[in-house]
Order: sequence, then C-alpha cells, then structure tokens
Amino acid sequence: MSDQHYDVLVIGSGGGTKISTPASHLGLKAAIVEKDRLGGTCLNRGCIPSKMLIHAAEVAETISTASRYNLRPKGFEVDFEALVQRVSQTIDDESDSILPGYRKNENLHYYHGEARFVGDRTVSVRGKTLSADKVYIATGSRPRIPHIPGLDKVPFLTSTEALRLEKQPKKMIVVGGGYIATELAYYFSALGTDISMVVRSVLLRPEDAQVRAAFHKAFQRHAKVYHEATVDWVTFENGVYKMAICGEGGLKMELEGDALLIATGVVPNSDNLNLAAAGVETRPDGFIRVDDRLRTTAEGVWALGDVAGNFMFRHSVNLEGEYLFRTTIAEPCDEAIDYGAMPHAVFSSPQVAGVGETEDQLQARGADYVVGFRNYAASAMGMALRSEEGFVKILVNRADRKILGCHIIGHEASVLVHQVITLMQMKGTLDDLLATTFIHPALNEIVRNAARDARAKLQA
Ligand SMILES: Cc1cc2nc3c(=O)[nH]c(=O)nc-3n(C[C@H](O)[C@H](O)[C@H](O)COP(=O)(O)OP(=O)(O)OC[C@H]3O[C@@H](n4cnc5c(N)ncnc54)[C@H](O)[C@@H]3O)c2cc1C
Ligand SMILES: NC(=O)c1ccc[n+]([C@@H]2O[C@H](COP(=O)([O-])OP(=O)(O)OC[C@H]3O[C@@H](n4cnc5c(N)ncnc54)[C@H](O)[C@@H]3O)[C@@H](O)[C@H]2O)c1
Repeated sequence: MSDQHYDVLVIGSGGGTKISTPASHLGLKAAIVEKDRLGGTCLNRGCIPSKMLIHAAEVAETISTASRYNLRPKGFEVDFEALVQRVSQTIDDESDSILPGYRKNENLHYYHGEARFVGDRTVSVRGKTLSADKVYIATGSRPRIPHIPGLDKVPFLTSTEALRLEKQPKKMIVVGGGYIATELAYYFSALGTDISMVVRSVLLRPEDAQVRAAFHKAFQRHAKVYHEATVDWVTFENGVYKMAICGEGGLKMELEGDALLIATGVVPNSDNLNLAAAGVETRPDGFIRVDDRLRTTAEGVWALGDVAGNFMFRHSVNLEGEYLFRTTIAEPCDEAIDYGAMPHAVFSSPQVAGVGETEDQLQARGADYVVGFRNYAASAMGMALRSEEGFVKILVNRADRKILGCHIIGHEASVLVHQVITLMQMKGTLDDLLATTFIHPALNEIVRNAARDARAKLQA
C-alpha cells in the first residue's frame, strides 16, 4: 500500500519537468521527486552557469585580442570572486523561483528527497511511499571519476565545484579533452589561469576530423595540451598538485598546478534507485535500458535524458520529455521517438558546432558525397572578424543532393549551424539552401558559400 497514488510520477527535476508540469496542467495528479536543488544539472551546475562564465571569458578574449583591430585597450582586471558570486546567485535565484510556482499548482506535488523503488511503479521518499500509474525516471548523470593512483587522496574539482570556485587558480591541470574540459579550460585560461591539459586521445575526438584538427591547432593559445597521454599518479602537498603523465611516444613528464579539474565524462544516476525492485534493467555501462519508445523493461516505467544515455544534452532531454508527454499522456499512441537532426555545440574558443554525419562516418560507410567548404576569411563578415581558423563544411549526398551533415568551427558556430539543422529537419536539399536569400554581409553567407562550393563540385 502506498501513502499516495498519482497518475504521473517523475523522478528528477531537470528534463523530467517536461512531463510533470504539462501533465498537471491537463488536470492529472502529478508528483515530482528531487533530492537536490530544483532545476537539475543544466540550471544548477551545467549549461547555464558555464555559459554565463564563458561569456566573461569571451569578453576578456575580445579585449586581449583588440590590437588585431587596431585598438589598444589598457588591459583589464578580473574580479573573479564577484563574477562567480554573481553567476552563482543568479542560478540560485532561478532555482529558488521554481518551488513557489509548484506551490500554486494543486495538481502537482513536490517531494524533496531521494527516490528509491520499493516495488512496481512504487518509490519511497524520506519514509513516504508513492505509487503511480506512470513513472518516468529522469535522474541524470554525475561526473565520472577515473582510476588514477592518488586521486582518492587529493581534493580535486569536477565541473560542479569548478563552476563555483571563487578564487582563481594560477595554474590548473585539466584531465580530459571533451566538452567540459575544453569549455572550462577556455573559461579559466581567458581570465588568466595557466592551463595544462592531459588528454587521453585528442581534443574533441567525436568531431569531424578536419574540425578536430583545426580546433587542436587553435586551442594551443589557451592551453598546453598533452595528447595521447595517460596519468601515472597525482599528489597534493602544500597547495601544490604534482601529476606524473606518460605522453606521446612514451615520454614521461611531471606537471604542477594549484588546481586540478577532472572532466572525464559522466556516469548515470541509476545506482541510487534500487531499480531491481521495480524490474527496471540497466545496460552493462549502467545506463537504463530503453527501447525506441523510451520504455524500460518494466511496464509503465519510462526513462529519459542522461540516465537513458541516448544523447546527453539539455536539448535532447527536452525533446524526449515532450515526446513522452505527448505519446504516453496527452495523445497516447504507439510511435517511436524521432530524434531528427540532433545537433551539438562546444562553447569553447573557437566555437564548434555540428549536425548529422561527419566526413569520417561517411567514409566509413562508403557514402557517395561531396564536401562544400568555405573559410570564414573568404566571406565578407569573416574578413571583418579577421578569422584565421573558421570554416563551414557541408556534406551533401550526390544522388539526391540531401544534406548529410554540417560542421562548423569559428565565431558563433552554434548560431550558424541552425539554418542547416532546420533544413535537415525538413529533409531539404542543397538547392533549398541555394534558393534562400541571405542577408549581406551576415556571417551566414559562409554557409551559403560552402553550399555553392558543394554545387560546383556536384557539377564538376
Ligand atoms: C558543466 C556542464 C555543462 C553543460 N553544458 C551543456 C550545454 O551547454 N548544452 C547542453 O545541451 N547540455 C549541456 N550539459 C549537459 C546537460 O546539462 C545534461 O545533458 C542535462 O542537464 C541532463 O538532463 P537530465 O534531465 O537527464 O538530468 P539532470 O538535469 O541531471 O536532472 C536529474 C535530476 O535528478 C536528481 N536525482 C538523481 N537521482 C535522484 C533520486 N534517486 N531521487 C530524486 N532525485 C534524483 C538529480 O539531483 C538531478 O537534479 C552540460 C553539463 C555539464 C555538467
Ligand atoms: N556544450 C554542451 O552541449 C556540453 C557542455 C558540457 C557538457 N556536456 C555534456 O556533459 C557530458 C560530460 O562532459 P565531459 O566533457 O565530461 O564528457 P565527454 O564525453 O565530452 O569527454 C570526456 C573526455 O574524457 C576523456 N577520458 C575519459 N576517461 C578518461 C580517463 N580515464 N583518463 C583520461 N581521460 C579520460 C575522454 O577521452 C574525453 O576526452 C557530455 O556527455 C556532454 O554531452 C555538453
């Protein structure tokens, strides 16, 4: 017997709220359980604080590079503590503003505490037993801590602590070469921290090879990067971290710093749920096993977002939440999820953004395609920006001229890629892109110019 029965129960207040709130607005009795601050990772320790801090880095980089535009600013001082306090306060205020909204909604009950399954579609939260007709698990993920000798004895940072660090480190060692490592290394470096990065393979490994190579070259201005490197051990004494690494070609080196950031991926928050009690199975890597309708192995239980591991973005969990709300609550139907053209962006410097397949993937599957390519510098706005590394690359299927992928590195790449996302979502062709009038001399002209290059190659 449960203490309270609901129509809908959601565990996790990140993307899970895409289900609980609209369900309550339909008049259903809904419950949301959250063990931490309301708003999940994106608001409290992810996308939002990181991008607020990175914007300060962008402003600093603009000032530092002003001489390229014949300007001579008289330098700047960083009030690091005030910056981090402002961002943290804004985030905390946003999170605190969620509960009063819930309190006004009589169909939505909020439970603060950790949910653990005690039976089919039944959880226990701080001694209360809650059951529901439909249960949605959206418990996210947390930083993965690699096995490095000595790491368990030193006070390292993950992204969670790094985003709240109020004293700027002088010299930081960053382990990892993915999204968090490249975004946060840029943030600290642009504000004056000296960065050493220990990267197991190469920076941004899943990107298109050409983008990856350009990023690697450009990123040298922010960090000393040791790629193909492994960590042998780490120590911390008198405020100094010492890390022994084995770099490319087996070269042994010792790094030093006053801060250590570990950014080596995430693990799913599936181990704190007692999933076995509900018949919910996980994959060998710990992510909850779901099918193409995000159904778990237990009847009436779905999983979405990071804990399901299909994609690990706020925009992807939003899509999943909206899909589940529609297909399981608002307009029940048997329809597989369509992720469409799932894009991504790395908010580092230079920015990187992409959608669809990379050229490496096309080559691996033997696709017949052409590459449309244009450097930023060869377009009007790129000239104004004096872009050295920026380019747009469009991959087009030769037979039907459909866009297979688009990969961009450079100023506002995350914005530029959107017109190609829309086109791919609408299953448009290169000709649709070429038939579009672009505002001159907006940065987007580079996308059009890459498309023209693809057309020329198709004609050749
Ligand atoms: C530093 C950083 C920067 C990022 N930047 C971006 C970005 O720019 N763009 C982007 O798209 N993505 C970004 N991400 C990724 C994005 O934040 C996540 O993919 C997204 O937030 C996942 O949402 P979710 O709903 O699956 O999980 P979460 O938002 O993590 O929500 C899960 C919630 O469940 C709670 N919970 C866990 N277990 C239980 C339990 N047993 N009982 C009750 N509650 C529980 C947790 O406390 C948490 O609040 C970033 C991530 C990080 C760490
Ligand atoms: N802009 C964005 O959308 C954004 C920004 C930040 C984070 N995120 C999300 O957050 C998640 C976590 O980010 P992340 O950067 O930690 O993960 P990631 O998967 O992007 O990168 C992990 C990095 O750690 C390295 N690594 C893994 N194990 C290692 C080990 N044992 N030793 C050394 N290096 C090791 C990998 O080679 C890789 O470079 C990502 O899945 C991403 O989707 C997204």
